[in-house]
Amino acid sequence: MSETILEISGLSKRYGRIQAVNQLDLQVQKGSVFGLLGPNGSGKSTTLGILLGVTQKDSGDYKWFGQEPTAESRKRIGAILESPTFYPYLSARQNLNIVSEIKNVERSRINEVLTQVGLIERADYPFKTFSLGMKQRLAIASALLADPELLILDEPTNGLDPQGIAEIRELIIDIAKSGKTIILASHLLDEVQKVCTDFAVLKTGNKIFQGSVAESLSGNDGVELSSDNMEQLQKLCNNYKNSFRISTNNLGRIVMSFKEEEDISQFHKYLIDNGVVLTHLSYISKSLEKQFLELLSA
Ligand SMILES: Nc1ncnc2c1ncn2[C@@H]1O[C@H](COP(=O)(O)OP(=O)(O)OP(=O)(O)O)[C@@H](O)[C@H]1O
Repeated sequence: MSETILEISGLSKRYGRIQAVNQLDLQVQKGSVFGLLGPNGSGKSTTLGILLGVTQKDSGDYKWFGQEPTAESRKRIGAILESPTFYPYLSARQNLNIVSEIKNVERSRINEVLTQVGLIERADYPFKTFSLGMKQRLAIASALLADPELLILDEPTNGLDPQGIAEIRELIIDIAKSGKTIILASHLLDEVQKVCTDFAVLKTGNKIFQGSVAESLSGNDGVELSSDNMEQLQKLCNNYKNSFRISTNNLGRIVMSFKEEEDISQFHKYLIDNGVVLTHLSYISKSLEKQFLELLSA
């Protein structure tokens, strides 16, 4: 059974005339990579600030690990809300030494986290010589020092170049695989799609959607097919009455969409009746982007 690690109910925050967060309900399950997705100003940072006790809520409640938030429960959370400040002339290791003292963490963790974020080779270089991506990885290393159960990241790839973005996303996936829950705020749909298992969409402080990335992607726009007899499969696809667009992808598989909603079992039966057995069938889903845009314009 999944365990709820964060439960938010009716959380609200107003700044003067701006309702930054409005009656927010949200649940995050242990082991998920949860994306808080929304355009600028939708209330993501305010929500995270409240959850970490740095911003005062107006009303509503939230529970970490099934309990009212306490200093103890916050120790189980590692977070990067803004670009953290490190000493520019000190090395990565020296900077983490300082953090480990503040957090009362064994020094032996420093090598572990530097290895985990791929900075062990650069451990003794001054922070100021690091690229933005490396600085962000060091920030993540610092958040991981106390071995938290949960990691909170606000726009972790902001300002990075494509390679830096890819590295951080890989690192996030890696950290999730090691068993940690991750909550990630992002305005990038692509990021949520690539990294997250679950997500919620915020719009002007309101939650307008919450669901699993996989399920939200199963819009069934078409199919990807292969068979031991690709020539015959191609022919059958061309002749199928409901076929719309047919192409071959870079894996050599046939990608086909339908004119009208298709009962896949009927299509499958048609192939078998005509002597073609599929070795691969997968659905190509309606992109999350389309759904996200639909949700935002609703
Ligand atoms: N300290 C503050 N004082 C006044 N208004 C604020 C303050 N912090 C946030 N706001 C407003 O609250 C709303 C939500 O802001 P928030 O930063 O939470 O959104 P966001 O989704 O994180 O956006 P971004 O990605 O741009 O930070 C915005 O309209 C913002 O201008």
